[in-house]
Amino acid sequence: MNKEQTFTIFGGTGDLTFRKLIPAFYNMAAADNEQLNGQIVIIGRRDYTSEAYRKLAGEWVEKFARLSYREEFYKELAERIVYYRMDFTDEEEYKGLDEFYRASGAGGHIFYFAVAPRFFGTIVKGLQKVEGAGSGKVVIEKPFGENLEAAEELNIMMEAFFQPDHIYRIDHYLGKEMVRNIQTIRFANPIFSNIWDAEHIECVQISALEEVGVETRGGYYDHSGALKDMMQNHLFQIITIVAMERPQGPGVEEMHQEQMKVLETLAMPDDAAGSAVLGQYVGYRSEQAVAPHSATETYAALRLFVENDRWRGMPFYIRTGKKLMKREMQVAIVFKSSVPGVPQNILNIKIQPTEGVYLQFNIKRPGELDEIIQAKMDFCQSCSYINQMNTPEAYERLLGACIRGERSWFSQWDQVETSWKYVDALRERYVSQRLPVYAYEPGDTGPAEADLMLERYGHTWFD
Ligand SMILES: NC(=O)C1=CN([C@@H]2O[C@H](COP(=O)(O)OP(=O)(O)OC[C@H]3O[C@@H](n4cnc5c(N)ncnc54)[C@H](OP(=O)(O)O)[C@@H]3O)[C@@H](O)[C@H]2O)C=CC1
Ligand SMILES: O=C1O[C@H](COP(=O)(O)O)[C@@H](O)[C@H](O)[C@H]1O
Repeated sequence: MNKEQTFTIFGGTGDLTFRKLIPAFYNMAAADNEQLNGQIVIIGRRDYTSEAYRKLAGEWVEKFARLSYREEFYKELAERIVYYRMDFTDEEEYKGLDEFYRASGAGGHIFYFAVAPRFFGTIVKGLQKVEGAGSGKVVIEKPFGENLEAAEELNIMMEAFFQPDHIYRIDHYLGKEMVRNIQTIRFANPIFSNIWDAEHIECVQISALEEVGVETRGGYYDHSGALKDMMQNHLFQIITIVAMERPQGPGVEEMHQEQMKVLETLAMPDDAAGSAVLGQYVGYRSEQAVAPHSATETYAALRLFVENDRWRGMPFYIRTGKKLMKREMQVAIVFKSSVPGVPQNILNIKIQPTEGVYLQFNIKRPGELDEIIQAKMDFCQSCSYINQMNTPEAYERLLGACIRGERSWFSQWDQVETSWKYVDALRERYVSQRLPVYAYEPGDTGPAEADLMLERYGHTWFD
């Protein structure tokens, strides 16, 4: 075991750790990826022994890992996992953590904050009692802070303790294969790049739909809601990648500059009623750790405009929600009809669960009738076993990048700050205009008002 690397997860008994992080560690071990080879310290307040935790973690690997479970690979990973019980809100307990690290010869720290954002600052404060912590790296989950003010405070605090280039603000959507593919599909194909603007496109629709509800995560989610949990980070990253100008160079810094320009030109609607719909699924208030009168939204749909020469006047529709009819994430580019009445061409970039590209266009019906029908070309990238084997999951990719010290596909502070400004202001308008959080039935497409928001402008959600 590499004594120069100690990976510590705060929130080691949470949903993120068991559904994504531990399976990613396993995939890295099974793919013979040597980068993560030190001790893994799991911090939780539940009463587990390391042995009991390893057994549990093995079950999560069997259930959620991309690569199939093999005892010999898991054993190699499990031997490096140690469970450390503590309440991370109690500052006194960090002395014990410090002693534990000293006794186990821990070094080369990477801390992972897999906890609700209200705890980020508390943990940074506690870590000041741990020798060598400040020279380590830290991976911090989204949302970075709970609002603009909290995010600014947190950023100052973090940059005072950790070296700024050791802070990795993770947004796992930036590690998804098809999110990375958006640029290639757009810029490497003149058939798309030449008509990628408001003159040729009717609307862009970005959907991140989930079938699951909040499950065991009510304690985190009820303080968050869809706007903070998904929009401010994942969906704003995607909208900026779709809308940005071609970066001036191949580096991610150049791409980041272009993304920032989009964020800065996102227009704030005067009338929140015509531009935002928030919803809550029926039954949410009875979920574990959710307030009985909670007004937290589990669904959000927005109609946004990018105020620049390329996009002026063309709506971007984005939506996300829990307990919907299916799990599906996609970016649909709906082109304008060439002639009124002729169906639109649609390019659909499928991000998950299937990864691929779908293109809908018009052809003549075979035979003597001069009638137009639609041809649907559907390329499934993830249907190939080789592609599946060669495509790392988002967390595998980003954890590897952090260990190698590559910060490029992580969120930058100015992006986080600008997104918060927008989301905070939008929520304020929604609340001050006394707009309701509409109820929707589990398994439905979301509140009917979200459909009406598009219908008013002659559009429908692309499914
Ligand atoms: N779940 C997901 O799919 C994703 C989550 N994220 C982000 O990850 C973060 C965590 O989310 P998630 O895992 O879903 O949340 P959970 O509520 O499932 O997990 C929170 C974790 O924090 C622990 N915890 C809370 N208070 C304390 C305490 N005082 N001392 C010790 N441990 C404590 C909980 O321990 P206990 O088990 O004892 O309650 C639990 O392990 C959030 O910022 C979220 O945005 C990001 C991407 C995906
Ligand atoms: O960040 C989050 O993402 C998950 C969805 O992730 P995916 O990779 O399965 O699309 C979401 O369930 C969670 O609420 C949110 O915190």
